Formats: sequence, structure tokens, C-alpha cells
Amino acid sequence: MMEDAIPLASSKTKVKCNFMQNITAVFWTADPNKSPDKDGYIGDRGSASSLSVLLHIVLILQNVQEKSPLPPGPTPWLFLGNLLQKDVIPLDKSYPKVRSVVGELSPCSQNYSLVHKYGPIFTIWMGLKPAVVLCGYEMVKNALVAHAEEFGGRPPLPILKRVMMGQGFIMQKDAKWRDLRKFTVSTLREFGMGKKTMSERVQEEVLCLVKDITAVIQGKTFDLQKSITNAVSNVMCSVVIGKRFDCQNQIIAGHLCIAEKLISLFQTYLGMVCCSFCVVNLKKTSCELTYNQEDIVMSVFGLFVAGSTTTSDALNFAIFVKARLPHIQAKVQEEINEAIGISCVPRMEDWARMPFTNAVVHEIHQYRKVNNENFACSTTCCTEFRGFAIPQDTVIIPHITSVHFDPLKWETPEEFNPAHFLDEKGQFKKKDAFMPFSAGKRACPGEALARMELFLFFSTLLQNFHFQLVGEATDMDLLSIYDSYRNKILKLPIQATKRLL
Ligand code: HEM
Repeated sequence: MMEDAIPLASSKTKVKCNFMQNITAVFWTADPNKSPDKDGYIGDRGSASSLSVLLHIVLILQNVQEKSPLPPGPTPWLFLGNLLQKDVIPLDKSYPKVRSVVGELSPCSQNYSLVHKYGPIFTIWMGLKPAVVLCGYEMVKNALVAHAEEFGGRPPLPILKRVMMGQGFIMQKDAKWRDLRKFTVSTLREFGMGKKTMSERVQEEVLCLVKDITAVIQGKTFDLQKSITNAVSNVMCSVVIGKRFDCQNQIIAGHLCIAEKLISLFQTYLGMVCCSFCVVNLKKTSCELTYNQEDIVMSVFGLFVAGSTTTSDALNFAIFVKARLPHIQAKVQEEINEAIGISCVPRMEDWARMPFTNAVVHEIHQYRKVNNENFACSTTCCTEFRGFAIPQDTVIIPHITSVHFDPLKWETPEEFNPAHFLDEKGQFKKKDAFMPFSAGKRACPGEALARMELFLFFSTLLQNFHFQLVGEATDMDLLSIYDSYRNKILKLPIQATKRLL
């Protein structure tokens, strides 16, 4: 009976069903210690039927995946989707080819790439939830800019929802998001964001950081991450609350700690699992159209959360770049000496006269790898895109790292190369494939402030200090040192010395 089942089946599904029966039979007869029952099967009926159910589910899921309107992608595991598949998640690790700064291929460079296998648009499964991943400049730009409305939603973010009680504009979509974002950004502008007064506040903060580092240098070590995070958060405090806080202040330290833990959890694998399996009640957030005081409070908290760790991470990475690439550090310092001198504090006006420093700051964004699986967008309606009918509320991950490593847009994407942003005369040139702040409707509203902070912190720190690697890190490549430091495998391997001005 079992043998002629397969040839008799005509459709693919039927073949699968009969194939299931064969598999089930094989498992039922697999245990040599059990004697055959009246149907001729050997074994424990209970476990065999569970196994059979399991295998049926696998095949049903496979079938569902084949018929899904979503782009194809790596086969998910039952319930977990692709979450435990190290060659899929996190995407920045599976995205190809990391070349060390000194030029040789690192061991992971031979990783197979999802893009090579499935093309620049594919689906991954975060547990039972599908997410469409967009890779490379053309694909990401086309979706976020040409289809801005359709890709401008935000999926439920369970961790943020819990902390922010579903309020504030990061969590919203549609009209409420638009109104709240407009209100928040215009109020911040009135408070000075993006204006000259803002750059003075940033300068004040950098000078405090310089003082702190100078004081600690005598003791030789300093907590780089903490000092930078405090400084960056204080910039936000001075914008939003109108005053800065001493880094010893317990209240602000408590708030920073919450924001930092929240973001750290958000970026980790554990955070991804939480977001994949938590069920979010959408009703309250999506149906209310007007905002209230709590929404405004949470929008401000959202600015802290979204603005502090992102900027301080970029600044931390910038210091690692300086220490790992002394020739770049020296060239920036030379430019600072010429354009600003040794006694004036760098200002935004200097930016235009410092093309190399400007290019290095841009390259820092370009070269850094970021995980944005947990801070994705979503479709606001059923969307026809690249031959797929993507249903409304599907999670969309515009893979920024893939844009910044797109070999069609960057001459040497795997090398830290400031020349990406310089023309043949050594002048700064913009690149359209530069999008660390994303693009379209959901693009980062803090871009102007973040750029200002990066330039002023970067140039003032290099005007005052010389950074160098110490210990085992001296033999490691840039991305490995930074990853090891962030994952607390390596203690801060950097020493700062005051420059003799
Ligand atoms: C180096 C620094 C920064 C980087 C790399 C960065 C990057 C990003 C990215 C990629 C997004 C996601 C856009 C999307 O969903 O497509 C975003 C959103 C956001 N960023 Fe930033 N950001 C930075 C600094 C800041 C700062 C300083 C602020 C606050 C002043 C800020 C506030 C926000 C907010 C509120 C959102 C959510 C926007 C929305 O949902 O409408 N960011 N950022």
C-alpha cells in the first residue's frame, strides 16, 4: 500500500501527504525493541503520532511558504523561524565579506550570502512573524523614497511598547504619528536644534569631556563609553530641559541607565527573541488619532532613547578608528592645526574648510555595521513591489549595512577609506548611497544634531588628545576590536595622551 502511494499521487501536495505516510511508517517501525501491533507497526503510538503531527506541520509550513506572496528566503524552523540560524540572523553578520583594515580577507569573508542566494529582496522569519529584507542601495532607496507612503509604517515594538506604554511618536503610524512627529521636531527647532545656539551647547559639553579625560589621564584609564554617553545625553538634556547635569547626578544617571539598558536589550539577540514572541495589543495605539500629554512626554523620552546610544556608539567607534588607524589620526590632526589652530575651539563653520575630517566622519558611519532588525518599518497598505504583493502591516527591514557595503556604489566597501567622500582635488563630495539616518518618511529626525555632535566631538577630541591602542588589540582589525569591546570580551584597549599644543 505504501509503495504505490507516491506514483499514484498527481499533485505536489498529494505527493507530500503520501510521502508523510511513508515517513511516519518508517518512524513507527524504527524501534527494534517494540513488537508489531495488529496493523503491522512497531513502536510507541503516542510518540509516533506526535512526530507525525510535527512533520505534517513542517510540510504545511513549507507549503505555506511556497504559496506566500512574500519573496522567498531561507527556510524557517518550526516556531523559531530563522532566529537560531546563525547564517541568517543577525543580518549584519550574514551580510557578506568583512575585510580587515589591513587588507587581508578575514575568516568570515567566505560566508555565504543571503543576497547571492535569494537576490536583494527576501523574507526571513522572526519566530512566526515574517519580515521582508531589502538589500543594496537601489532596492532600499526605491522602497523608502519612491514608495515612501507604503513603506512608512512602524510595526509593533513590544519592548518599547512596554516601556513607553504605547505612547510617543516612535510607536505610532498614520495621522497620529505625523502630528506628533511634526509637533516634536518643530518644538525642538524652537528650542535650538540645528541652530547656532545648539552648536554652542555641544561645544560646552565637549569641553567638559576634554576636562574629564584630562583629569583621568593622570590615572591612565577612563570609562570611555560612560563619559561619551553622559556627554551626548547632556546635550539632549540641555535642549529639552534647558540645563545640563553633572555626571555624578543620580537622577540623570538613573534615566541614562534605563535608556542604555533598553537600547542594549533592543539590539541584542535576546531583544529580537522578545520582540518576535511578545504579543502586542494594537488597538489602543492605532485607533487614537489625537495625542495627549503622555504622548508628548514619551516622544521626548523617545528622543533620548533614539538619540543617545546611536550617537555615543558612533562616537565610540570614531575613537577606535583614530586609535587603530594612526595615519588617519595624524592627517586629521594636521588639518585641524591648519584650519582651526590650537587655541580655538572647533565650530560648525570650520566644517567646510576641513574636507578630510568631514570625509572621515562620513566614512565612520559608512563603515560601521548596525543591526536594525529590531527597529524596522512596515507596510501601511497592501503593496505591489518588485513583483510581490506584500500584505499590509508586513515588517520591512531596509538593511542599511548592505547599502553601505554595496559594491555597485562604493569603490572599496570593505576597507575604511575616507576617499569615498573626496573628489580628485581632495574636496568633500556627497554620496547618494550614504544613508545611516535612513530615508523617506521615517528618516531620523535627529540627523542634523547627530552630525553636529559627531563633527564637534571628533575634531575637539583630536585637537586635544592622541589615541592609541594598547595590549592584544594592537594586532586585531578594527571591526573585531570594536565588537570585542562592545561585547565586553575586551577591556578598553585605548590610551589617551594629551597633545603637546
Ligand atoms: C549617529 C546618530 C544617529 C543615527 C545613526 C540614527 C539613525 C536612525 C535611523 C536609521 C532611524 C530609523 C529610521 C527608520 O525607521 O527608517 C532613526 C530614527 C529615529 N531617530 Fe535617529 N539616529 C541618530 C541620532 C539621533 C538623534 C540625536 C535623535 C534625537 C534628537 C534621534 C531620534 C530619532 C527618532 C525619534 C527616530 C524615530 C523616527 C520615527 O519613527 O518617525 N536620532 N534614527
